[in-house]
This record gives sequence, structure tokens and C-alpha cells, in this order.
Amino acid sequence: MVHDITRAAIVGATGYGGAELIRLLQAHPHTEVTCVLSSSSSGTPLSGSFPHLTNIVELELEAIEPAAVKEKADVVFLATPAGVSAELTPRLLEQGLKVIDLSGDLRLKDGAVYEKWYKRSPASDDMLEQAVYGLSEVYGEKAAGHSVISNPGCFPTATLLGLIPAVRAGWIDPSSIIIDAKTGVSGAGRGIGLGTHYSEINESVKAYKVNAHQHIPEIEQVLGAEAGQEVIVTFTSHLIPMTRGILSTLYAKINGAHGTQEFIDLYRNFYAGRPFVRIRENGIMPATKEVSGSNYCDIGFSVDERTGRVTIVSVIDNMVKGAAGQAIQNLNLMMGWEESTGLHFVPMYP
Ligand SMILES: NC(=O)C1=CN([C@@H]2O[C@H](COP(=O)(O)OP(=O)(O)OC[C@H]3O[C@@H](n4cnc5c(N)ncnc54)[C@H](OP(=O)(O)O)[C@@H]3O)[C@@H](O)[C@H]2O)C=CC1
Ligand SMILES: CC(=O)N[C@@H](CCC(=O)OP(=O)(O)O)C(=O)O
Repeated sequence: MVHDITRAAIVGATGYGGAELIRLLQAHPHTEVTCVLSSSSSGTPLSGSFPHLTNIVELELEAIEPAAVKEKADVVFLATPAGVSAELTPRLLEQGLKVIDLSGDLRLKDGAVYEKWYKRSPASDDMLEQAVYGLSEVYGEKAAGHSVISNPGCFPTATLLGLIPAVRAGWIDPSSIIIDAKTGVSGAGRGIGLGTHYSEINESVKAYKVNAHQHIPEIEQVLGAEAGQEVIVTFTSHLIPMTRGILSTLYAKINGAHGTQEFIDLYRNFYAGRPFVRIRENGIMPATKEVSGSNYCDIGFSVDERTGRVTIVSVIDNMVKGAAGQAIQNLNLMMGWEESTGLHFVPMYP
């Protein structure tokens, strides 16, 4: 089948998410990056911000003008901080552009909840309603033909892929869920600060945003819809001295009696035909290195008959499945292409 080339613009092209989108899209057969945008560095070459792209992407950064973007692109990826997309997305849609937003601006359907956790004004109700929540393996079909996709957060991606099959099957008690999550430092973006300074985080591990993380309401919103009841979770994020990766350890009380092999079979069936979720056998747990640089989410299980709890471990690369890779997976689903198009990256190992 012949595909026309879809032209992609990247807003936030000087950041980590933008750079990863540009890197991954080089391998996409139906998409070309035609336009890179910056609020602070327009008029400078992209390779000035990212020397690793020298002789690969020879584009100049441009100012963010929706009408000018329309001349050069069909779809716009927003790899921008919270607050940008709420204002920019309606202006891009007015131009007839499609939008895939990597920020948290369009994920929470209740603007008041967004305001409480992000401490900012929310997008309009109309915008929030229009945005499809793009957890590809679970809600990806809803993306087809839509104009605006909200890419899930990195922690929610690992966590929800690890929990939804069990919650939907009624195998775990949703009120018992505890999420212990670890992330590499690239999750904080390219900006510099004491919290991510090398000598502050190297050879150290710390919990942060405890009981205040902006991904808590996102996880609760989705699990609540899956369970058909309000779900409140305990979630703690930890910063680990590594560049990429998220490991989410999930604990929940089992309803009835289900062994490790039953969980493995349940998840294998749930994700059958979905190329990017891999289920580990025999209680073997995945490691972040086993998905690094790829769009995979790997999940392992261990039922503890002593406590009546299941431990589920879910790993992703935060920059790929947690951000740019899933955004491209959502582009594929939006455009009606095979969902793995351009995403067949083997993890880097070791
Ligand atoms: N890093 C990760 O693992 C993940 C990130 N995300 C989300 O993706 C988004 C991008 O993250 P990331 O790339 O890591 O962050 P970075 O801080 O690395 O990059 C963000 C970019 O946004 C641009 N920007 C800043 N202010 C504005 C503005 N007012 N208008 C337009 N552009 C602006 C900046 O570029 P310039 O100054 O050139 O305009 C900057 O390079 C964030 O919302 C983040 O929360 C989601 C999942 C995972
Ligand atoms: C290490 C680190 O700081 N990670 C970030 C990841 C969140 C993110 O990327 O932002 P979104 O809300 O747009 O998903 C954090 O925990 O806040």
C-alpha cells in the first residue's frame, strides 16, 4: 500500500522529548520532520542545540506561529512543559492541524483536578473532551481519525499497562493498590536544577513529590473508569542515578485465589497481538535495561500466597514508550497505519 508522506512539526524541539521524537521519526517510513519550533532559540540550527543530530537533521529552529506551521506540516507534536498545550492546541486545531500532546495538559478530564495537581489553569472543557487519552494498547482504537491525542505520562504508562488487565478482570482489589516507582533523570527534562544536579543524584536514591505527584490523579482517573468505582492509590516516585528508564512495582490484594501462572495467562491474552507489551514467564522480573531505547513495556508477576498479594513489575524507557515512542504509536493509530510502523527498535544491551 502506498502512503503519502505526513509532515511533522515538533514544538519543544530543544528538549529531550523533542529530540527523541526527531531521532525516532528518522526511521518512520511515512513521516518526515519538516519543522522544528522553539520559544527561545528560533533562527538557530537544531544541531546547535543537539550536536548528535549534525548532518542528520539540518533544520533551523523556527518561532511558534500556527499559521506558518500549517504551511509546512500536517501533524504537530507538543513536547512542551505543562501550560503550553492548553493554550496552543486550540490555535493549531483552528489551522486544521492534528496535535499529539506529550504534556499533562489534556490528560485529566476534570479541569478542577488539573488545577489542584498542576497548580495551573486548565485547558477548556471542550479541549479536554476532544482529547483522546492515548494509552495505545488499551484505548488506541479510539485514536483513529481523531485530531488531538493526549499522550499518557511516563509513570502512568508503566503503571496502567501493569494494572489494567487485573483491574478489568476483577482479580485485584482496587482499593489496595500501592505503586512504588523509580525513574531515570531524563524524566525531568533538559532543564538544569539542583534536584537533578550530578553530584546531588549520583550514588543516591530519593523519593520525591510524595503524595503530591501530578501522575496520581491520572492513574486514578483511568483505574476508576476501569473498575467502575472511585479508585484511590498510594504512589511514590523515586529518582535513580541512571539516564533512562522507569520501573514501577505494583502491589495489590488478590480477589479470590489466582496464582502467578494465571496472572501471566491473563495478561498474555489481554495483550495478544499488541507488539510492544511483553510478558515475562515463571515469576521472572524485567529490568529497565531490557527495554532501553525501545518502545517495549515488559511486565513480570509474582503471587505471594502468604500475604494474598500480587507483585507486578512493569518497565519502560521513559523517553520512548513513556513519551516519544508512544506518541508515534498514537500517530500510527490516528492515521490508520500499523501501530508498530517505524518503531521496531531492539533494546540497547547492555
Ligand atoms: N522526559 C520524559 O521522560 C517525559 C516528558 N514528558 C512531558 O513531555 C514534555 C516535554 O518534556 P521534556 O522534553 O522532557 O522537557 P524539556 O525541558 O527537556 O523540554 C521542554 C521544551 O519545551 C520548550 N518550552 C519551554 N517553555 C515553552 C513555552 N512557553 N512555549 C513553547 N515551548 C516551550 C523548551 O524549548 P524552547 O526554549 O526552545 O522553546 C524546552 O526545550 C513535558 O510536558 C513533560 O512533562 C512526558 C513523558 C516523559
Ligand atoms: C524525574 C522527573 O522529575 N520526572 C518527572 C516526569 C513527569 C513528566 O514527564 O511530566 P508529565 O507530567 O508531563 O508526564 C516527574 O516525576 O514529574
